[in-house]
Amino acid sequence: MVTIGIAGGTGCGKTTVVNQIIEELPPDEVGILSQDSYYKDLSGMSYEERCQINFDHPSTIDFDLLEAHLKALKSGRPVEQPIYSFSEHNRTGETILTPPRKVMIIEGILIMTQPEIRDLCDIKIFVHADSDERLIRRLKRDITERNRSISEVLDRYQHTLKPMHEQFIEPTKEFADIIIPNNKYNTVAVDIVRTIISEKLTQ
Ligand SMILES: Nc1ncnc2c1ncn2[C@@H]1O[C@H](COP(=O)(O)OP(=O)(O)O)[C@@H](O)[C@H]1O
Ligand SMILES: O=c1ccn([C@@H]2O[C@H](COP(=O)(O)O)[C@@H](O)[C@H]2O)c(=O)[nH]1
Repeated sequence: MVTIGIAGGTGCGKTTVVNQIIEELPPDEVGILSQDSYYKDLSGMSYEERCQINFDHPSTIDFDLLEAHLKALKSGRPVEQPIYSFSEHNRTGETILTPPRKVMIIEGILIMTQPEIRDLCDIKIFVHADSDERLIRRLKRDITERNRSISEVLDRYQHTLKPMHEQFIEPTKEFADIIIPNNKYNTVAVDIVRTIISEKLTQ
């Protein structure tokens, strides 16, 4: 199994890059663990209380479960990956069966902050896009796909997202083997990553 960690700030294009990487791989050879699936269960709180949570702080993620799942997959065992609802700011209570695959991708804003997760990744990638570009993308996406208002997104950006990005996410660039510049679609970088994966699979 080849494990690939993909980090980078919100809206940098992680999900897009993941989709581009897996496009040409046979579906039964690739699996994805999304950090978002591992936000802690907040069922004990009201929706209003959940809205106040700083979701860009590492303490909101159940990294122990993510690590356990990654280790299980590496040793050939399937896992039940939780399903998360961004609209509800909570786990849905449902899971998706995630079997081990030749290529496992772990993606999320904060995954490289954890030495245990970094150590489990064979290739570490950081996707970079400038903060203004990320904010524009985040605004568009959260309004159309995540049921947010403009003021909600801007408020979160100013008060938690930007400071957390600077404190926790940006510094993890130094752990990356590859940094993909993604202000524009970067097909060359994606092709290089695909080549590296193919080489690793034949080793
Ligand atoms: N290189 C790019 N240029 C323009 N828009 C992009 C680019 N990469 C991603 N996007 C768009 O930006 C938004 C956020 O991208 P996404 O891949 O979801 O980011 P992330 O997973 O890092 O939060 C999506 O609407 C996506 O289509
Ligand atoms: O309930 C939640 C949980 C997280 N968020 C925001 O999501 C992003 C991370 O997802 P990306 O796909 O990488 O953008 C993070 O910045 C959180 O602020 C949320 O809005 N609600």
